[in-house]
Amino acid sequence: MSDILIVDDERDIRELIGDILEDEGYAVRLAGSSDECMQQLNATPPALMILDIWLKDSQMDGIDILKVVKRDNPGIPVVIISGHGNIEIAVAAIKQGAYDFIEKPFNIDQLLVVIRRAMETSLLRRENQSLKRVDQKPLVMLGESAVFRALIGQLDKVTRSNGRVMLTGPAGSGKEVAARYIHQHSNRATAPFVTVSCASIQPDQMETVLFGRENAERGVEKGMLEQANGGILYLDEVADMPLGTQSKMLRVLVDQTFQRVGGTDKVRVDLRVISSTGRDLKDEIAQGNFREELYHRLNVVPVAVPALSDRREDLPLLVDHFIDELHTQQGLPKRTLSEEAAAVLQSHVWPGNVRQLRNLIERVLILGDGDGPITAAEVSGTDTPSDAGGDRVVLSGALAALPLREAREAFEREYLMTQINRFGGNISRTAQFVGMERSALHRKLKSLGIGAKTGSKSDGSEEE
Ligand SMILES: Nc1ncnc2c1ncn2[C@@H]1O[C@H](COP(=O)(O)OP(=O)(O)OP(=O)(O)O)[C@@H](O)[C@H]1O
Repeated sequence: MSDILIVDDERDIRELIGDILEDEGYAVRLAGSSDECMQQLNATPPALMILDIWLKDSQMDGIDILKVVKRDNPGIPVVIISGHGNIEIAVAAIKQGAYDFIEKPFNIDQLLVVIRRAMETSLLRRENQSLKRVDQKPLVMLGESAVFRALIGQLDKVTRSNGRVMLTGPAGSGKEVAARYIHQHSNRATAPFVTVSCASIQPDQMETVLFGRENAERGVEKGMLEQANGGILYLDEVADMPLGTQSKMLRVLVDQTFQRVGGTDKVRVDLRVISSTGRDLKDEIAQGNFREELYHRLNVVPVAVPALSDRREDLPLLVDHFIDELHTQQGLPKRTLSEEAAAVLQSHVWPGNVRQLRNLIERVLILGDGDGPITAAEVSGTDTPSDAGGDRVVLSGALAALPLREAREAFEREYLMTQINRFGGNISRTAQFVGMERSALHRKLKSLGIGAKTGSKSDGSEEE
């Protein structure tokens, strides 16, 4: 949607305007009647329309077309061409929402000025629309586990400051959700939140995307920094930013100014920057892939977002939320999660974290039959649950290489750590589930060197 549709029944005129605009670097399409115009509009809406008021041998005149455009595509600026002396009609067109009008015979410079302004307006509207889309995404950040509450506590502390936050954590763990939480609770909540996915932007496009560009033909195109002005710029996977762009970003952080690509003027912005990484940036610095000074500027307040396997307790809550969301968004069945299925999910490894969990629930709801509770077999980590072989345990290479006694200890340690984690460190509930007396479980944990409160490995000396 970046071209101009020229609608005029006089072939000479539409071709003349088309040639002038093409020489100026615009892409154009031509229509000689209202039918042709409507076809073009339905195929792809243009960025701008130049529309003659009188269309001979057409079903609709310019004003009729204008009304349709304003109803269906209100963001497209329409410049009206009117015959000399038709000033009242031109004014009527402006009242119907036309952007501006030019009189025939027109002056080329005047035409170009109007087009340039209208194109800028169109670009601005589209940017605002895309920002609104981003901002309208409702924020849901769920969790009740101790590690999750600790995360919220940390986020609450940083929301009110203007400090730069670096979110670390594995893919899909909720780093962007955490960044949005900061935005929503900060004094910038009504200003934009703009995400730059550094990993998905072509390296040679990165500077244009961030800083925008300007040239004589197209005028100014604002980049993401300007779109985020007054609000928050979220640099997702910042380690993927090319080294050259890193130097320029560093300058932005130092004095909040930059130049658009092709521009000479300094543009000033007021931004709070939040960045995220799933990689170890110290390693990236050691390998020469990341600028140390930029790291220190971005990493003023480091916040670690925990992996899903570190907050297994939150799993049923997250599953309920995803079922509700998928029911509302896609009409998928509103099922519940059986206790057995919850236990299976809580013992999974989850390398893809919360995102992987959501995908799995979506798949189960699509493929499953019936509206009953989700069963353990449906979430057992295989696409063909009936082939799972019942209770067969798959032996990992590491376990298979150990003598029985050590393998049993390694299994017991892993099993009990997972269960303690599932029950949020609650020993009574863990003991009940695993079928042991509370005191026996304590002795077992001690002998295996597991810290009872956290379910973490210890040197065996820790007492509850
Ligand atoms: N605490 C949470 N409550 C509800 N949904 C969550 C939570 N954390 C993550 N999600 C959901 O999980 C998915 C992944 O989250 P998000 O994009 O924030 O992860 P990320 O760490 O930024 O991932 P990546 O590093 O791959 O960009 C999203 O659908 C998000 O809504």
